[in-house]
Formats: sequence, structure tokens, C-alpha cells
Amino acid sequence: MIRYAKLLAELLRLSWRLHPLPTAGLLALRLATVPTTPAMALALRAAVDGIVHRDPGTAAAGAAVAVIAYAVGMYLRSLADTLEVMIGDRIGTLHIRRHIEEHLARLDGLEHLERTDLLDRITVLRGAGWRLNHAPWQAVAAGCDALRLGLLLLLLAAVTPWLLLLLGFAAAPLWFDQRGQRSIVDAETRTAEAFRLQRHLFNLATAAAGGKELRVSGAGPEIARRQRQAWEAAVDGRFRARLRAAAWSVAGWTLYTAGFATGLVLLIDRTAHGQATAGDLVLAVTVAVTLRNAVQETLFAVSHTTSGRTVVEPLLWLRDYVATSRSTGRRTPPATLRAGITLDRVAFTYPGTGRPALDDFSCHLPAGAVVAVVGEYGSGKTTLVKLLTKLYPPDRGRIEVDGVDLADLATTEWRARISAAFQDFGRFHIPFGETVGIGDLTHLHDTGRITDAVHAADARPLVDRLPDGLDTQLGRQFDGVDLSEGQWQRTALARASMRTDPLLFVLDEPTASLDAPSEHHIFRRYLVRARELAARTGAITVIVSHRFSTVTGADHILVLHQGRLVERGTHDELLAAGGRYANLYNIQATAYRRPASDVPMM
Ligand SMILES: Nc1ncnc2c1ncn2[C@@H]1O[C@H](COP(=O)(O)OP(=O)(O)OP(=O)(O)O)[C@@H](O)[C@H]1O
Repeated sequence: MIRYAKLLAELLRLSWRLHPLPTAGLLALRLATVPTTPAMALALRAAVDGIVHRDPGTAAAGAAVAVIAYAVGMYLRSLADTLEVMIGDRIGTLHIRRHIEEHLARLDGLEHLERTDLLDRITVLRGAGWRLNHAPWQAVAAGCDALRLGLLLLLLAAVTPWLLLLLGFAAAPLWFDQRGQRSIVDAETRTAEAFRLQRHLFNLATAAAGGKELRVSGAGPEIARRQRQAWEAAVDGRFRARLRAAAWSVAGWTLYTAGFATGLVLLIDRTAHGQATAGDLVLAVTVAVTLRNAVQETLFAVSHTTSGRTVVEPLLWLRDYVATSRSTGRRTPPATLRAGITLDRVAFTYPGTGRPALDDFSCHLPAGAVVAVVGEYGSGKTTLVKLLTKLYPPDRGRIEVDGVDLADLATTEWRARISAAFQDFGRFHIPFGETVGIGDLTHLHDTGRITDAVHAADARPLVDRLPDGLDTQLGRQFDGVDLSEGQWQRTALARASMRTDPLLFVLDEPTASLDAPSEHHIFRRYLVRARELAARTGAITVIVSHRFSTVTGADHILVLHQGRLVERGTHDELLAAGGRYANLYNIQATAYRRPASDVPMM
């Protein structure tokens, strides 16, 4: 509860920092509405007693004050509501989203984004970020409404303390309402996965990327059926929870209504027996009638505040998670590599899977070496790269960089010394120059550095064909140019060429989308670059490739099979050994020489 209150206070401070005047105005307006209803009830009592005692001056003044209090109350409340919407709009979901993104960005690895409990919370936050904006103001409104309710109860107690029993009846809907809200929160969290699935399927069915495949395979209706099924599962659970919450709410209000009726009978009886004036009766009835509204408003505000918990809770959870999951490494990587990187009995299993992607993996990658990693699909090549780039920590074993445990190196500093092109490269829909420049943010707009990187990736002809050269906007969605798969890959290669002093240079299937001559050309270039980097910083270049012909020039070749290192050596040594590498190499070499119909499928 304290953490919840602290977060609401923090959100209020954010509002204050960004928009001090409207924030102060809204707080003042909410507070100013508190005494208006009690003032109206008191003025009405004075007016009625004035009439009964034939005092027209008091009666008229009382009536006038009652009307003014009523009008001012209405006016201030509607002004406050408008201002709240304005502040909500101005702060917008943007700040809240940025807040969430900043937290996520602090998570170093990738494994977090594959945890379903984390994804469930992100789903809730992404869909209801705007509710976070309103949560603190709902709490303020609830506080003000409760204050007003307290004043009204004081007035009732002044007529007869028995009427205070109404408070007990008023509390019933609050309790019932909270029960209902809890079941809604549970249902939203329980159905978050189905909700995420339906959105994924919807995106799949409507995005251009998978459109060709879906149309050719005719899988569209099946995707639509599954999307509908997931949607119904998600909506059904939430709908039933809302129905339950509504039933709880009706039960609470029935109790309150019974209490209100009893209080009214008591009041009429007291007036009939001369224990209260006509003014008291009017005051008590006015308060009791407005009390119903006051209780309803207070309950509404409180229940909105509690429903705000559905988004506040995940945010608090996310913060705790980020705080406890951040990497603890603090050491700075060496300026140059001297010994190299050593993996000692490293094992890793992806979260949620039973089979290790890498197992008992030991080897030494010497400083300055070009290391090729080969093996069939799914043999663990990319996983090895992910561990070296600290996207995942090993489950067992150690990775050492010049004798220092990789876990002890500050992740951002280690990453700042890595250049990498991955097979599932990003397609950034921003100007071409920037999409290359983000490979080294410190040189994002350094045209010279970008041009060199473009040259390294042999992407000059591509830039020459772009209408505005480096300034060309990419992505048709943004009125830009769309690139082919191979062109995007070249862009990723250029991005990976931005850093000039990496200690680790990773090329994970960097040419899978390129034609054979381009691939050959690129590999020759990158071997030269690898040697330059090795001379400058002792950098190790790791090349992952399916095509064995591209890696024959590597100093070391690691052959992986089902997550294990089964062979290692130079190309000649491995060929001479006549093992797995030699076998696969010969199959590929034969495939290039023979007509396609003669080639066995691998
Ligand atoms: N994010 C993930 N979650 C769960 N399992 C994964 C994930 N990524 C890879 N795997 C599994 O780990 C194993 C090794 O995958 P990895 O991508 O390292 O192989 P690879 O040799 O690089 O394959 P490819 O040549 O197809 O890129 C495979 O069985 C794969 O299914």
C-alpha cells in the first residue's frame, strides 16, 4: 500500500514538474468542491427555519446561499474534470510509455523478454498506460470526496447520532466493489497471454511481411479462426469477471438502500415528536439524499483508484524486477585483447525449453583470431554468439575475457566494444544514414564514419541508387523507400562496421540474403577488416555460416552438433581428419559442382 501511495505521489510530481500551473489549479479546484454540499445543506436548513419562524430575511439569504453553493459546486466540479482530462492529454501515454521503456531498456539480456510473467505485465501496461495518468488524480478525487462525506456525516450526527449508522451501510458497497475489482484484476492477468496471442495473430494476418506466405499457403482463414478463438478466450474470461463484479456491486447497493430507508423513517418519527426542527429534517433529508451521491462518488473514485492498481501493480512489479535483475558486472573491458576469450564447460538452456542449446562447451578463442562457427540448423551457433555478446548468461560454466569473468564486466561497456551483424537484423524505418549510424551512437551523424561503414559493407552502389542518398527515408509506411532483403542485410553489415575499435566482431550469417558473388566479395572484405581490427585491438572475429566455402580462410573452425563442440581446427586439419566437417564440406562442394537433380538433400 505504501509503495502504491509512493508511486501515485511520484506520478503527481511528474504532473507538477511538467505542468505546474494546471496541476496546482486542479488540486485547488478539487479541494474547493469539498465544502459546497455541506454549505448548501446548512443554508437550506436556515432557509426553512427562517420560513417556519416567519423571518423572511434569513429565509431569503439561506435560499440564495443554497443556490449559490449548489451552482458553484457543479461549476467547480466540471471545471476540475475538464482540467484533469487536459493534464492527462498533455502528459499523455507518451511519458508513461517512455517510463516503461526506460525500465525495460535497463534489462541487459534477452531472456527477460521471453518470460511470460514479464510479458503479461507489459501487455497490461501497454494497453492501459493512460490509466496510470489518471490514477493519482483519481486518488486525489477519492480523498476530496471522502472529506466531503466526512463533513456530511458530521451534519447528520448533529441531527441524531443514530443516522451515523448509515456509514456502516455505505461501507458495504465499498467492500463488495473491491471484491469485484479483485476478480477483474485476476481475470486480466490470467487472460493476458490469450490477449497477446490474438494480437500477434492479428498483426500476422494484417502485416505486409507475412502477407505473401499467407496468401500462397491459404492459411489466412486458419489464422483468423485462431485469432477469434484467442480473442474469445480472452474476452470471455474478462466478461465473466466483470459480470461477477457487477453482481457484487448490486448486492452492496441493496444493503445501502435498506439502511437509507430505515434512517428516513427514524427521522420522520423524531420530527413528528418535536425532537428536531423542520429545518433539521430538511437538512438531514438533503444530506441523506446527497449522501447517497457522495458515497457513490467516493466509491466511484475509490474503485477507480483501486482499478488503477491493475496498471500500477504491474509497473511496481516491473520496477522491482528490473532492480533485482540488472547485471552486477562493474569492471571495464580491456583496451586491447591480449589472451582472448575462454569458454569453460559452458551450458545454456533457453527459458521454458527442456533441451540445452549449448552443453559442456569449452574452447579458447585467441586474441586476434578469425573463428568460424559451423554446424547444421539449430546446432547452437547463434546461441554461442548470444552468450558472447552477453544477451544471455550461461547457466553453467564460465566465459572469460582476458582472464576476467564476462559476468563481472559492465554489460554496456562490453557491448560498446562489440560490432555485430545478426541474421535476424533490424529493419529501422529511419533515414538510411541513421540506420547505419546507430551502429555507434556516438557517431550517429558522422557522415565520414557512416560513409566508411557503407564502403566496408560494399553498400556504396545501394546508396547511389537511393533518391536522397544517406538522407533517404526508409520504409514505405513512412513515405520512404523499401529495401530488398539483401539490401537490408547490407545495411545491417554497414551498421556493424561503424565501431572502429571492437574487441569482438560478430558476423552471424551476415550474407544469408545475398547472392553468391556478393557473398564471396563481402567475406574477402571482412577478412581484411578482421585482420585490421586484430592488429588494432586484438579483436576476435566470429563468423557464423552455413556455407563452408566461406570460412575456409578462418584461423579456427568450430564444428557444432546438437549444442556440443564436436570438432575444431583449421580447414585443412578438419578435412584431413575426415570427420563431420569434411563430410559436410564435401557434400556442399559436390552440390555446387553437380546438377541440382543429382544433389542429395541435407
Ligand atoms: N529464443 C529461443 N527460445 C527457445 N529456444 C531457442 C531460442 N532460440 C533458439 N532456440 C533453440 O536453441 C537451439 C539452438 O538454436 P540456435 O539459434 O543457436 O542454432 P543455430 O545453429 O544458430 O541455428 P541456425 O543455423 O538455424 O541459425 C535450437 O534447438 C533452437 O530451437
